[in-house]
Amino acid sequence: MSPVKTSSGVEASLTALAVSLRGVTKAYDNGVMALGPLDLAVRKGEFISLLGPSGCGKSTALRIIAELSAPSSGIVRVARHEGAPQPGHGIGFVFQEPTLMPWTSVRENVRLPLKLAGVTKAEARARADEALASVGLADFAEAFPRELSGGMKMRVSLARALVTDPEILLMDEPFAALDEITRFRLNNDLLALWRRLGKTVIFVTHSVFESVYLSQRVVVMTSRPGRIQADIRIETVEPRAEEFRTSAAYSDYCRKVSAALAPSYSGQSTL
Ligand SMILES: Nc1ncnc2c1ncn2[C@@H]1O[C@H](COP(=O)(O)OP(=O)(O)OP(=O)(O)O)[C@@H](O)[C@H]1O
Repeated sequence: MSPVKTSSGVEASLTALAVSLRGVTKAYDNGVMALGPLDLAVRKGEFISLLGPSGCGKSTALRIIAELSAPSSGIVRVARHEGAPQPGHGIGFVFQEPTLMPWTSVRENVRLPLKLAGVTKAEARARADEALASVGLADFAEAFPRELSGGMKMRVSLARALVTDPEILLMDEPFAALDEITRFRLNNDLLALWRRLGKTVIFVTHSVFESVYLSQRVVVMTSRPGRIQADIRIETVEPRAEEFRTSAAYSDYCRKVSAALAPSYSGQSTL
């Protein structure tokens, strides 16, 4: 296949890419120019964070990748399972709110995407339990959402996104509402899951610290309409663990990302 120029200038074969956006823009019906032109290439299995000021179009970009919203112009390519029949198939989405059905059990919440896809009850139940085990909630399948802490609800939401075995996981500020200790724990568990499952993750956050801790690349966006301000590769010893948070390399990367973000906040974007 023909090579694609990634935002960092590296030539990559299309077969190695999970997501490719080229010249993507989005103008909403009310005239708001939310995005772009945005060029972004994400390799299969990569973990990237999108970071940028409020309203710069991060959620819009995720929604376009998930085919929940159409771009106004540009080319969007998303690698999916072979023969994937429906839009959205092959993509798991985790939102800031866990959005669980309060009237039914954790297992039924996680089973929902499989139920909608017509998977038999027995198979769906087994897969829901497997997804719950992968996020450390094997013992809570029968519980109701009201019985869970905020962090546990987010784990259920993550299990529900993983239960269809998507190739790509889109996460829109999933841990923003959680306390710091819970957030750190979920960061570590998410990294462990990513290493084990090999998914492509695109993670939206407002936190410089979180983006550097989690990602292989931090993509900093300009203020609206969002374009790429900087694309910073985070290189460290893998697998990362808590020690990384207190290392000099971590502080250096956080400084670098903060500096890239500064023009967007002061309205002096250079793009
Ligand atoms: N459905 C919509 N109709 C009109 N305008 C919209 C719609 N959705 C988003 N916008 C506007 O588009 C811009 C980008 O919104 P978006 O939610 O993508 O930004 P964001 O970077 O994710 O913001 P935040 O960090 O605050 O969540 C904002 O100005 C927002 O008000």
